[in-house]
Amino acid sequence: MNLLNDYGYRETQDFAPYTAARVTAEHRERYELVGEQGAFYGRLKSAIYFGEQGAEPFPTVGDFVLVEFNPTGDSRIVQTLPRRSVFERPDPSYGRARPQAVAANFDFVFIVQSLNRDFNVKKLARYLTLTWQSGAQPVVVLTKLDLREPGYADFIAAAEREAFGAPVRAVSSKTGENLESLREFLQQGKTVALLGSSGAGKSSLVNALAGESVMETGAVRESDARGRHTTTHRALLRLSCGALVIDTPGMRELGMWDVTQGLGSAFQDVADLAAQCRFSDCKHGREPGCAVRAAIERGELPAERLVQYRKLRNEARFSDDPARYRRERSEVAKKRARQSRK
Ligand SMILES: Nc1nc2c(ncn2[C@@H]2O[C@H](COP(=O)(O)OP(=O)(O)OP(=O)(O)O)[C@@H](O)[C@H]2O)c(=O)[nH]1
Ligand SMILES: [Zn+2]
Repeated sequence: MNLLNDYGYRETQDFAPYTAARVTAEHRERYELVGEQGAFYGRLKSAIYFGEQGAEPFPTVGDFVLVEFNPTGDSRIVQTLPRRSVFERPDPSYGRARPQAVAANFDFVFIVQSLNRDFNVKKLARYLTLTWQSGAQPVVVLTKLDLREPGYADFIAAAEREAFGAPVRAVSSKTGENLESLREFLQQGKTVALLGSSGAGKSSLVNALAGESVMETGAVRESDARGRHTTTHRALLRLSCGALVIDTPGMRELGMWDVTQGLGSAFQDVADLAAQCRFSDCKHGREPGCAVRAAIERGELPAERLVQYRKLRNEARFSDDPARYRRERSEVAKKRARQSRK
């Protein structure tokens, strides 16, 4: 096992003459990388990343890349290896028209929310959808358990309903209470990405999980444009237990963009059935020939699945076109009002 395997690398292919490495942090034009040689810096090879084809996705934190290794200066990144999971957001520098990856190759996503007034079940549903869409497995981590704020038990129950079978863990980073319940996800060479609003307790959680022994691979210093040295926050950390943690500012800005896609994979069972409904725009209500309702009646699909599917689909519709969503909602409300008057 070399250092790169410790950093979650699982490929067995020989990429010689190139060297494989993992991106641990991203700066303006430079990437911090870890390979079997240790920690080093890399820059994109322009001919490949900015050339005519321009198809190579820009690396992000967590990516495995191939480099032309340079022992005396910055190495050249020549390829972004295929990702097993990814979080993307609209790229601000391309008029939001194309996606920009903000984290890649994580196995679990800790969806972090605090057990106080900031707890928000809608946001949780959003993060769950994003995670299902990313290709990784969600774990809901409810922080600040030690505060025992009014309603905290209801928040836990609500999270469990929303999580739909995904693990839910209530913990305290302050007292360490129940932190051991997260150990099953913190495995050697497995990567955990943190998702959650500001103040939810992500940094505190990482510090509590890391204890004193966050593993460093080298000094993290960078010269900025004015030649100043700034100590940068490494976005991919290795804990003493051997697990890797991704915590980046980009993850904090993840919105609801392109959330629709996630529905297919998380609700493949419902989607497959819906494809067999007589009407392509079947709402799975009282329409004749509805395959979804039929499956529920036969006991082959839990009715809860349909409820959850609808909920997420509504969320997704909202993100696609908030104005249309509100128009439709008000149409529904008007119709209901007319009916109840009758
Ligand atoms: N009592 C208590 N306070 C906590 C716990 N976890 C975090 N906090 C506090 O909550 C505040 C926010 O925690 P952070 O870890 O900075 O939250 P964050 O999600 O990293 O926030 P950003 O860095 O803004 O994204 C801090 O004042 C922490 O001390 C906890 O388990 N119990
Ligand atoms: Zn139907």
